[in-house]
Amino acid sequence: MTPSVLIITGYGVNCEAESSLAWERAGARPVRVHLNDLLAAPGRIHDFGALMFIGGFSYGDHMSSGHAMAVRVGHHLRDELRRFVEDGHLILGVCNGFQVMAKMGLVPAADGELLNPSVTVMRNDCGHFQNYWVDLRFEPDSPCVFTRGLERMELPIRHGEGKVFTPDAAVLEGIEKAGCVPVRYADAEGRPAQDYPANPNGSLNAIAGLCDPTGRLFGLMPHPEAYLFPENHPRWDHRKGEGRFPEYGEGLKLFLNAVECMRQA
Ligand SMILES: NC(=O)CC[C@H](N)C(=O)O
Repeated sequence: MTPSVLIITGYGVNCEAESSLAWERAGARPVRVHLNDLLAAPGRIHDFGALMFIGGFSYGDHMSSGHAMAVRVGHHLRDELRRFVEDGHLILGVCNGFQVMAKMGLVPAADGELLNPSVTVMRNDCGHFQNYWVDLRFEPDSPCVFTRGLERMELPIRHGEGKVFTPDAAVLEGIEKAGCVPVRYADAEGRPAQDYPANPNGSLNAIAGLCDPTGRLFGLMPHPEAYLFPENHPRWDHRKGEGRFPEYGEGLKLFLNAVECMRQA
């Protein structure tokens, strides 16, 4: 059966078209549902194998990006979300979606406690919006199902508040120990990058995304749904000349991994 994916829309998020296309190209059936319609019938969430919080500017980034949506979803969908997670389903958050997930405490949830945020995503160190492609490295030991088998990738970032932060060194250590950091900003040699511009926001430990310890809940700042076709890459023509023209945009790999995991469930 074709796995189905719930994509929450409305209130200023804006990546529903490319996010739907990503799931479709990976073999899933995406269904877009406005947040109001979902909150009117929260049980609908259980019709799906995965849920995605997409990128954009929910509630105009009021009181910090993702905060208002996290409060609204966390308040109204708390029990349904917990059941959805306990049933072993997948949740993906991209950019604003990652901010929502982190502020709800869905990731990293390394203490096993959902909806109790241990880290936040805050304003870029440079103080303003950034929009360019970054190098990423993936951690092979992370349980993240979305990043299985991945090593390096370039993806675009476009955000003003992407710095993953906690004031508590022990929390950061716990997150690392639990394998909740599947992806980091990297320098040209593939080493974790702490400095701008390789690290666009000053994120601690070069964290570009976080998962929970099961690996089924995952959020990241870069946009895999914006690299579905080779021509999305800013130097695609150059790469073609070098014989490095991929069959499809590399961001699709994260969605393919997720669909494979849903098929096996
Ligand atoms: N592209 C996005 O999802 C942006 C997220 C958020 N509005 C920010 O600027 O940080």
